[in-house]
Amino acid sequence: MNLVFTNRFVHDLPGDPDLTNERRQVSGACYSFVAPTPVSSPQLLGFSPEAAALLDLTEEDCRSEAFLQVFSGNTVLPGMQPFAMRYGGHQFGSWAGQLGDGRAINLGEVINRQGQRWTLQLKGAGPTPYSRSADGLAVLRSSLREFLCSEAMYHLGIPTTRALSLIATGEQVLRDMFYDGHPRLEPGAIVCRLAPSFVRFGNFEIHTAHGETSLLQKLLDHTLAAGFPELSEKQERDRYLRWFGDVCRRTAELMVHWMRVGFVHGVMNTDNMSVLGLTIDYGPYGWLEAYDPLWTPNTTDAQGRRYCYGNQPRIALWNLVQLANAIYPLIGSAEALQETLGEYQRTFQTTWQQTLAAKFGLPSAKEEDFRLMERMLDLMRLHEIDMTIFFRRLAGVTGDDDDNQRFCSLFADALYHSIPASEQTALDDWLGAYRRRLNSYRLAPLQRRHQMNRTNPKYVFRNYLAQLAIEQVEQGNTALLTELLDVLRHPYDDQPDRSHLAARRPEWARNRAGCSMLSCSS
Ligand SMILES: Nc1ncnc2c1ncn2[C@@H]1O[C@H](COP(=O)(O)OP(=O)(O)OP(=O)(O)O)[C@@H](O)[C@H]1O
Ligand SMILES: [Mg+2]
Repeated sequence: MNLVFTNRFVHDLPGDPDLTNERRQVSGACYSFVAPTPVSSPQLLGFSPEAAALLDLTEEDCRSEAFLQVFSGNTVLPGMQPFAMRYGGHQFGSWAGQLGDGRAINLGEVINRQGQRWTLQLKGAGPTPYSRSADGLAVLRSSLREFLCSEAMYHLGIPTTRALSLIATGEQVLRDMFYDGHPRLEPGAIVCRLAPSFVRFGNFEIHTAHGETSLLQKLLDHTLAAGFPELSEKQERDRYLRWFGDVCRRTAELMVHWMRVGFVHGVMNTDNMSVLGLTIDYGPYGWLEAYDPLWTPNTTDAQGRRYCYGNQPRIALWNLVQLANAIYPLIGSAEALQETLGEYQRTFQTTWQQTLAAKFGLPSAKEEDFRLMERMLDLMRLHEIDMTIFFRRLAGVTGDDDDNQRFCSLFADALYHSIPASEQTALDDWLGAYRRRLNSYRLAPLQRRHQMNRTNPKYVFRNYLAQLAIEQVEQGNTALLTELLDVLRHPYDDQPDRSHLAARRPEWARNRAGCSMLSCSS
């Protein structure tokens, strides 16, 4: 394995002079050096060939003993400078103080043959100075969910941190999954993640909270130089503000993507928001099945529903306000920040309207079309209609359809409940109105179907599929894990022999842990 390390984060920014691996409050530094904790008997459960290619690694490399030892944290390669980042964050709306990488360890930044740079990070590789009261480890179930979902998101075309490998450590980890006083031992695992940068909103917040303005500026200068060269080179006076505008736009685009595919992150704390607009931290996330704006997969959030599906765009804005507060000392003008925040709303609104129209296969964004679309979303919520299946099936409906199929037979696969006859009329009426709209637009059906199927995936990482794969892997069988990794590579393709993996959630999964509600315990 020939990896070339550049490690700009470490070179550009001050580290913690204390080199001991003891839990502490760190000040005056952006990170602390810390090595991964060796594990007893690592076993490779999966790897992503596409992520490996970003590091110029072949499949053979990924199956090698050296790979296993490096990405389980047992071997530190020459050139690696492992460290944990210092960051803070607002959790569930309140400032939580120092958090930091409590179980993620950055191995270093690699430059590939194309000159692209990727930071390698192990999640679950042992305690760090930021571990607080926890153990620095991760369990197999949460690591498998992170591994598969990261790559699924990438193939859906959604900005995300990537996952290179999933390795069982051979160690047991104690977790009280339901927080009910019944901890049990579970198999441990480590995911190696890749991203151009893992900097979060919370990396900036911690410096401002501690009055470390010169560090704040160093971190922002590094972020600009590393990820936004066009802003950094000219040293323009408004470059920090322009960068913030860019973060606003990227975040808005990310929210549109999540809303488009029905992804619910579950813990949108500011320490889980990437300044590159990447999806980061696959914890108690979930995929919307029956359409419901209030749905949240996170048991910890079941009461307040702060992070439910429909709230995500609003929470992203709230989080951006926290980032604006954090960089205020470098900007000095609340009006300028406020004005720039408008970029978020503008981008979200325009992009979401276009995306919604594309989901319904309607070419324009006329007022009456939006009323029609909103009406369907309302009906979907009322009648528990599977969002993913609905939109795929809708692509087959045409304006001049003379088969006049009724809604409930056409969309039977998407229904979680049978709908009483008295309530079917509203759905049939909607379908009639929709067909008339299509008719009036005279769209070529094949082209429209093709475009809709590029916007509406057939395969998403349904919660119950994740649970089935976890149960299998815990029994030593990686077949479903491998199959899911493969099918999720082409989420927009029909793949008819894989259709069972696009089916709606079976009844047994309705209230089963891991299938509908997820605990934060990971
Ligand atoms: N088992 C653990 N040991 C040590 N620290 C932990 C552990 N679990 C979570 N933390 C820390 O608690 C804070 C909030 O956790 P959260 O669940 O958002 O993140 P995470 O899933 O550990 O990691 P990431 O955001 O890097 O994906 C973070 O600082 C995180 O590092
Ligand atoms: Mg986190």
